[in-house]
Amino acid sequence: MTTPPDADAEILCEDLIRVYVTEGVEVQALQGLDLRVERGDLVALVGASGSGKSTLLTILSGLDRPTAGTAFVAGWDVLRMTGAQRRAYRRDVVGFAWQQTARNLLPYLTAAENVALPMVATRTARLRERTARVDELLEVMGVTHCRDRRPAELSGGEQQRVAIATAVANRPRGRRADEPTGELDEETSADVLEAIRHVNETFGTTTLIVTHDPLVADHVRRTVQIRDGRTSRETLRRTAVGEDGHARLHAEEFTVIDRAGRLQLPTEYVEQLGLRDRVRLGLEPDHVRVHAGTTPSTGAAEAPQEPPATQAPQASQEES
Ligand SMILES: Nc1ncnc2c1ncn2[C@@H]1O[C@H](COP(=O)(O)OP(=O)(O)OP(=O)(O)O)[C@@H](O)[C@H]1O
Repeated sequence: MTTPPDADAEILCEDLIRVYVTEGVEVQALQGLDLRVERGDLVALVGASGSGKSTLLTILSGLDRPTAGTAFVAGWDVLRMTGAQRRAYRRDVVGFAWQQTARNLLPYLTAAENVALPMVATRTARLRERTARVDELLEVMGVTHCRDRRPAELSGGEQQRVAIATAVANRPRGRRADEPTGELDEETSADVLEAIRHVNETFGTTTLIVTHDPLVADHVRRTVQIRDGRTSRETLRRTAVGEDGHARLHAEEFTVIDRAGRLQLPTEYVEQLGLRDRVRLGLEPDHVRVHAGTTPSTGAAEAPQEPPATQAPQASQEES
């Protein structure tokens, strides 16, 4: 372990770069990505196909190394771990649920045996302790009735719940789930997401979910959008009780600005205002104006272009 630059953050990535080279062709999967996640957070990573979500998850899971940048998770320097440290990191810090549920569960073991397996493999608990932990996890995940069934005898949602129980059996500090609802119908997806949230709240497990599923937004407090290998926008949600006594979900949207001052404008703003090539910026006391306009400025005599303008970086909306 090395001391991270910010010991409070559970996950801290700065300027993370991952370049793949296949047959002489370079693909920049991560292009200077910054991300900070607090301990116990539940965060969804969303973004178009190919934007770099899985690459980031694989790096944070200790399965791949970035080309450059820094990444600290739970105090571990992910770029500088030895083989033995990497194994300890994966056991203690990372829990993983694959998209193909069958991959997380061994088909010839019962649900209880699958959940016990990580503890048996790492010899982290005695038999009595193991049995108690298995019972606790199956109950927390609402699949006690599946205890003695094999994966083929479980529904997709039950398989995912048992897989989640297996992933957290060794009490890892974190969980990374790649498309946990990818193969499920809407109702079962909602159930699985609630189960993930329940584990996050019950055990304080810092959880990252990579997803295409728009439903996920209803179940997490924070959604981070990845665009072209960088974090671009975030939505934060909180529940607040209004004057009428009713609880409402408030969602606030932010554009991410990195340490170098770079920010990505939302595609819809760019398209609506026809922004391209270069834009004009105007510094106001409490905001920055962004104007369309490609003509170079000729000096003070030039009349400022009036809106359309984009005020960066914050917009607020209310969901009920
Ligand atoms: N092992 C690899 N070798 C070469 N290129 C890769 C490799 N893995 C990913 N890439 C490329 O890196 C980019 C980012 O891929 P990644 O899988 O991280 O995206 P993603 O956002 O998870 O996409 P999806 O939502 O489709 O899973 C893509 O252009 C992809 O083709």
